[in-house]
Amino acid sequence: MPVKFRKMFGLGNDFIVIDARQDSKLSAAAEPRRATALTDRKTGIGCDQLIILEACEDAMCRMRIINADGSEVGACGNATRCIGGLLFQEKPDAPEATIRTKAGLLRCFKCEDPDMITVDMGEPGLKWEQVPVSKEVDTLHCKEACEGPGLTDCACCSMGNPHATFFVDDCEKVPLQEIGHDLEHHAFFPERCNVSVVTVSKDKKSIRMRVWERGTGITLACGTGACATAVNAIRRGYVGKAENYTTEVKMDGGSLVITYAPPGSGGEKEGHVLMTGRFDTAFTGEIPDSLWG
Ligand SMILES: N[C@@H](CCC[C@H](N)C(=O)O)C(=O)O
Repeated sequence: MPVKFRKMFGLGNDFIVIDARQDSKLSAAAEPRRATALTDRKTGIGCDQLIILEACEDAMCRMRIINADGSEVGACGNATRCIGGLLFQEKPDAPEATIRTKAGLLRCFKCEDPDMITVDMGEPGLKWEQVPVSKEVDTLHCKEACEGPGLTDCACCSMGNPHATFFVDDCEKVPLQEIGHDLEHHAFFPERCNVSVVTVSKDKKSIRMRVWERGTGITLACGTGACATAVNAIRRGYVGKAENYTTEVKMDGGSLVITYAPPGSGGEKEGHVLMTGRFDTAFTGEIPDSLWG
């Protein structure tokens, strides 16, 4: 029987989704050689991340996330909205859709617009060992720890995966394609890192972000990257109470609205990161035998 897949998109960040909930043999898609054959845009089907859904006892499904280079990781914000949308299609009356990832249990909620989902992404990891970075630092100002041309003083946090955010005057001018690989593999990040270059708008209502994803490279959008960017902007006071601790993160593939009411701020869902945005299913298909192997 040919293996079926879905192609899904979260703001242009694209995923091959394989549903192994009824047939655990399909989890074999995660084997690095098979995963990279599938993700390869020249010789395979092509995607930023391969997503495998598995049966799970304490959530509606388990979601495994595999980068284009075959590395399995803990979190993917854009795929979480896609899978949340899929679970609501299956159970339209469910009050929430729950997804277990390596990083924890995520809760998804419907929005008025049926193409949008809000995800409670949980609490960010702000301690240096949670990111992780290789030395004991204040993750809000990692001065001199990791630098690139015109880039210094990144802020780091974990959204279930490691992120570094560089605040710059004009992120369009950063040669991300040339420097992304070296920043991802910098010795400061023992588990490598997702790297965003960002510019906060003058009215503080939005942030322009470009991203280099660990294990994939430049993508059109990164959900956890947008969350990390908002968290770091709010921690630095670039966005605050006057903005309801909410900002629109504008990426090449579209925008996400992120809210992070920091602990002690008294906001609803204090300490949690809420991400709201679109998801899309593009098409379904069958994996050719040559790629399954
Ligand atoms: N596209 C994602 C993040 C996918 C994982 C990331 N590349 C990593 O290695 O941590 C998102 O939308 O969050």
